[in-house]
Amino acid sequence: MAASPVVVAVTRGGLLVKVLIAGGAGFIGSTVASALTDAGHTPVVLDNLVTGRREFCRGRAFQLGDIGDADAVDRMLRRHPDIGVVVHCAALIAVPDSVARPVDYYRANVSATLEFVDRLLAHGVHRLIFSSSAAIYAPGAGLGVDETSPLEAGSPYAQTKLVVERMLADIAASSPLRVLSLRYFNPIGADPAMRTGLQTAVPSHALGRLMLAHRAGVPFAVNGLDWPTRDGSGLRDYVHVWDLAVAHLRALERFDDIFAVGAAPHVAVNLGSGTGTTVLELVAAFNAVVDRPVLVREAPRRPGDAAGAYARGRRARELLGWRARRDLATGIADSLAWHDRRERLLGDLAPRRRQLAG
Ligand SMILES: O=c1ccn([C@@H]2O[C@H](COP(=O)(O)OP(=O)(O)O[C@H]3O[C@H](CO)[C@H](O)[C@H](O)[C@H]3O)[C@@H](O)[C@H]2O)c(=O)[nH]1
Repeated sequence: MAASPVVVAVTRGGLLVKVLIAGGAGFIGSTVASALTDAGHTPVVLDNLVTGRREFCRGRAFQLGDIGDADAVDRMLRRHPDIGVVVHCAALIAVPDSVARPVDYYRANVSATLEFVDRLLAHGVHRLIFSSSAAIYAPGAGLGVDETSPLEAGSPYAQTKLVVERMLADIAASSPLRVLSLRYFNPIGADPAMRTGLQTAVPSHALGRLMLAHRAGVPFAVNGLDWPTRDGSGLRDYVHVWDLAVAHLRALERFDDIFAVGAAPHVAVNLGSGTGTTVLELVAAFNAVVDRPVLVREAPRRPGDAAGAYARGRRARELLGWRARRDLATGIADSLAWHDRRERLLGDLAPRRRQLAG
């Protein structure tokens, strides 16, 4: 791409860029914002606070608004005409929830993204880093997937991510837009400095449920022991959220090199640890770091669930110079540390969505 980043400062470390983070009050977006801030860049946040937290944006420019609200996006882009790159992590993300509320998911993840990109193009903002998901891969033999593996969305949530990737690729093919889709595997952990972490009090993901079971002293429900994996439980690739945040930093700094002349205008990159971990292995790793072990009980498969996948291949290393550095035990320990801190920092969140809606 011909244009160079909109530079807000030049230091000995390189170019510093103002970055719009849509969904920057959420778990991943706020962690990305911290990693960019630590590296000297300037994140500005647009978030509707349906699931995000204002507390996660202290000390940085913040605008309350939805990415699907053209007026809010226009206001933001007029206020910050020097935005060089956009990180788009604004989405609803829970697989079972998406099965129950597909209309909400398509509206929030697909329709709103279309409006958002329309406004970005209108304002001449052409660098987009999109939060995609490993949930879009079709499960294959061995469960290891690279970016060329077949895609098959098994839930409305996954469909929204797949549709948006394809939509962005089509738009990029006929416009100056350049899109890097980062396909996250399963994020765990928290900012190692404990500034932010998972905001929800009652998480639905496996490690969150495991922590709740541990705290309540009840068995952890394993959703299905008949998956085609080595022990029958679902397999995932757990990647530390700080490693993900660092990948965004690398993506931002290498963006124009990735899209140098001749490259496709949409590029997808897997962000995983490269290691598959089954639910039963996750429980064993968890029990190795806690005082008293959690027992397990078998429960039915969840709607929309899949056997799972882990990241394979070298694209993240080649394009971003990135690989995951933090191991599963560190991710579990940081999740546990954040779980305690979250309560002191945020308190209970359950009424949040209703308050905002009402
Ligand atoms: O109480 C639980 C919760 C989960 N699981 C199992 O644990 C595995 C992982 O489930 P998660 O809910 O932790 O993760 P998912 O892969 O289903 O979904 C998450 O990871 C995806 C990426 O693959 C998307 O990012 C998505 O938004 C996010 O919810 C699955 O086999 C699931 O059946 C249990 O056994 N018990």
